[in-house]
Amino acid sequence: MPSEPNPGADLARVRDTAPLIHNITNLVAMTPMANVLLALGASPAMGHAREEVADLTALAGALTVNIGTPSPHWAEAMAEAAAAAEASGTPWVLDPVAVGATPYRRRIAGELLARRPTVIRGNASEIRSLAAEQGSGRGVDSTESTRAVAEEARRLAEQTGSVVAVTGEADLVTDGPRAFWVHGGHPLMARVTALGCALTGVVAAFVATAEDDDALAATASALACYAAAGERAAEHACGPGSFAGHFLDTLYGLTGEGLEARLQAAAPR
Ligand SMILES: Nc1ncnc2c1ncn2[C@@H]1O[C@H](COP(=O)(O)OP(=O)(O)O)[C@@H](O)[C@H]1O
Ligand SMILES: Cc1ncsc1CCOP(=O)(O)O
Ligand SMILES: [Mg+2]
Repeated sequence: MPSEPNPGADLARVRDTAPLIHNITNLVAMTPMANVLLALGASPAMGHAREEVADLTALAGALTVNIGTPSPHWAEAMAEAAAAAEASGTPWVLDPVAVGATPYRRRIAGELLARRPTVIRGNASEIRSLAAEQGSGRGVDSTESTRAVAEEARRLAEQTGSVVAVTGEADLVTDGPRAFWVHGGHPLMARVTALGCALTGVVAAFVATAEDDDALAATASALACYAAAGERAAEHACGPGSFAGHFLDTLYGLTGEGLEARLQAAAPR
């Protein structure tokens, strides 16, 4: 059932519930992502053995699948976990890292899309690649702006039935008909590796505890909290190294005050 995002209340619910988030993530993101989820108040569990992923997903409030450092065994585990999430109705979030870079990543992402992710969270180049089914971007970083791919994001959401979150200098979250812009953040967020991957975990924590199962509103709230934390952390940082520490501290101490001002509804279509 649709509702308006209420980031303060949604953040409080994440902290009260401390949802277990099962992450099949890349080798770079393991520790930063777990640290961000702990600072937020959620409970991360990383696990990618095919033999146990369905069991871990069954324990979790939500699953994340990130294709950042793929290999055949991990791809099998990702497919297995996504199938388990789809079968049980557990929300799951796809992070299509560098999907435009290689045919291998495109194939893995295509198979995962068939398992109907609840949310797809990526940068503008990744969302363009998924929407166009062809390469865009350079490695894991975006070469596009969120505004440039806004229509493609809405189309991808309509095609897949997933909520699509595009991040960058501005963030957009859409289910096709509805969309919200999210303002804030800081360029230093793109100078620390895996903060996008970690955001995917934060989105999963909000979706796991969403009011009325509204994944669009929950994702918008997650992005608003992240943007606020990034912007405030940058006020105390003198570069990427100190920013990373301040970001965790700011997320940990974040209050709900004023977060809704970061959200702006886009015209419906
Ligand atoms: N130039 C920027 N200004 C403000 N926020 C940014 C900027 N670049 C990235 N962010 C923020 O950093 C987080 C990660 O986004 P992004 O860098 O797009 O992901 P990825 O690391 O997957 O490419 C998001 O919260 C996004 O809003
Ligand atoms: C550098 C790198 N290489 C493969 S995955 C990865 C981390 C990407 O993290 P993010 O998408 O959050 O920038
Ligand atoms: Mg990324």
